[in-house]
Amino acid sequence: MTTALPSTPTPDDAALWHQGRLYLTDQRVLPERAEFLGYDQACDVADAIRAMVVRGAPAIGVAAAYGVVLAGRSAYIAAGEGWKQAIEADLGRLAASRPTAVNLFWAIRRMRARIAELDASDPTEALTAEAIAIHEEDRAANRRMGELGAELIQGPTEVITHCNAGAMATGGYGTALGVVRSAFAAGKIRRVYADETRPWMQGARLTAWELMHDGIPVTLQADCAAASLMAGGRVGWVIVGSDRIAANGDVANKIGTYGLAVMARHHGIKFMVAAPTSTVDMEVASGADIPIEERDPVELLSCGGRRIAPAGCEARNPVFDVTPAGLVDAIVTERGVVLDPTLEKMQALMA
Ligand SMILES: CSC[C@H]1O[C@H](OP(=O)(O)O)[C@H](O)[C@@H]1O
Repeated sequence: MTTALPSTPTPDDAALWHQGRLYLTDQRVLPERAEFLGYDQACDVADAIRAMVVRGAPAIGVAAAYGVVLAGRSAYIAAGEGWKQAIEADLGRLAASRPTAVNLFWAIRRMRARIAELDASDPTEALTAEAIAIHEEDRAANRRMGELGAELIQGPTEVITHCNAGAMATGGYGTALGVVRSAFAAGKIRRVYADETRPWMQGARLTAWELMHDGIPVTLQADCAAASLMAGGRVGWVIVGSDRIAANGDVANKIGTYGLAVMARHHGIKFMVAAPTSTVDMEVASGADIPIEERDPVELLSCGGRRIAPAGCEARNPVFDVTPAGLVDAIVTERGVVLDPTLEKMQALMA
């Protein structure tokens, strides 16, 4: 919760709760414009998640948690002591907003557990406290992951990251970029190479913005430039986030992550996934069972508002892929680090 709404969002401001209203940084217009959009209705928060106003697995979970607060308040206004029935439609809208990031469902499940404890009186205050707790716990988890991930890096080295697993993708500080921030502060990272991350350009528009804001040396590169950089011998780690980690340690993340992992293994470069345990889904046995979001092909057929393919050209636009656990050297969570992840090791982590 914030005492005053900043005039301009900083990287830590993906989602802010201020005076009973949810504010989201509109990540669609960064870095040209840094501006908040305000939300009073859960259905509009669901639309904001689907439209990627807010994106990034933990940030989606935080936004959904605040969306449940708005849903509870609206349900009580509409139905009084019948609010528990009335809230269901909005909970469904939030759950249907995007399919891959398990943090969305984790957050809704945790808010539902809080709802179950409440009586028929106005739930707004209790649900607000729970959503703020989710937000603050995510920030603290990212700080802890930053420390644990930085300890794995000998340094000084250079790293590649993909998409945006930064403060803008979380409750603050970031997961992969949280490790980058902590390792840079410890003098272990000289430079970050950020994949632009076609088609939505999270790397170019968000990761570069975050790292330049923090004074961390960053070089933007085309996604297809990562391989030759790895061959050059200066990169020590690939560090990415995740949207869902299966019970066996398979990792769903932004499209292109799997290829990075294959190339990293070929070049003897370590591959680190930083993600809070709210991203681990022990109910999914392997990556084969993780739903992969396919977004509108138009996102691929245009760039910067211009069409870049012939009219009528067919396209496919899966926005996540799965990296097998065997290609992951370390999964860094706030509870601890899993090296060479296996089902047994993930079970021990989540016990
Ligand atoms: C810290 S998890 C961020 C994760 O989410 C991104 O996907 P999207 O921008 O489509 O929400 C990407 O997979 C990042 O690694």
